[in-house]
Amino acid sequence: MKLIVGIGGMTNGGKTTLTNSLLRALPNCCVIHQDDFFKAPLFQPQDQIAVGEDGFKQWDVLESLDMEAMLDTVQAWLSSPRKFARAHGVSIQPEASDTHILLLEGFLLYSYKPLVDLYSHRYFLTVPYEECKWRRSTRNYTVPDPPGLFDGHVWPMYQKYRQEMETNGVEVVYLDGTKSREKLFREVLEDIQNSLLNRSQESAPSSARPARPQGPGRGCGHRMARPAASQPDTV
Ligand SMILES: Nc1ncnc2c1ncn2[C@@H]1O[C@H](COP(=O)(O)OP(=O)(O)O)[C@@H](O)[C@H]1O
Ligand SMILES: O=C(O)c1ccc[n+]([C@@H]2O[C@H](COP(=O)([O-])O)[C@@H](O)[C@H]2O)c1
Ligand SMILES: [Mg+2]
Repeated sequence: MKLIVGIGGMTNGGKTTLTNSLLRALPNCCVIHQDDFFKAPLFQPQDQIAVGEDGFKQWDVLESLDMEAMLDTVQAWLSSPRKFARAHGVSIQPEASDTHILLLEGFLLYSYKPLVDLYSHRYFLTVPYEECKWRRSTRNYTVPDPPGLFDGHVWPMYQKYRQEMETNGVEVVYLDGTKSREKLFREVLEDIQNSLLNRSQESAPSSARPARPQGPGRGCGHRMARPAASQPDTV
């Protein structure tokens, strides 16, 4: 069984933090970070990143990322998750050797069409504007933010891509990034574990399947819904 889990959402929503915790907890789990596909890798000229009408280098647009290369990496995992795991130093757990999980983590995961339908789960972390701006001001990126980047480029691009995602009807599970790290981790871990359990029961012979419990789903899977206007994160 192969599961591709997207940990997406806004910059500084807590994606990398949550992903790192999940990576340690889930069996046979590999990760691909979208940030590794910026077209201006560390120590190379940055001239592939255009300067926009807003006067800023356009880091927060899809074109600044080599999404074809990211897709190729996902395809490599899909064609042989064992080989991929081995190449990335992930050892296969014998008791779960048929389960393979790939975490995709990044701020524009659901805006690149060839990837959108590959996810088994699409999570989307958000925090309010002020919290996002404050967290961002404490970060040290490989290329430091010039003054005014957050309000002039980062936030408007976040709003634009999120709006597009909603207009295109991409279904995501929103996560409140102001919850504690531990709470978010438990919530998502339980959700993924439940779907692993459901899938393994579905693939088992019917005589071996335990009866399904009645009532609404547990974890956060039941909140899978079309993005709604009830998710304000502006001030
Ligand atoms: N649940 C949380 N509560 C408070 N702060 C958090 C939480 N998750 C992450 N952070 C902090 O917020 C900042 C951004 O987290 P990070 O995981 O790097 O976000 P992202 O990858 O979405 O940009 C870091 O300083 C991190 O320690
Ligand atoms: O990683 C880099 O090389 C890099 C260089 C310049 C900018 N970034 C910023 O990285 C942000 C996405 O990463 P994150 O972890 O904040 O979601 C995005 O908002 C970019 O502005 C990242
Ligand atoms: Mg990150």
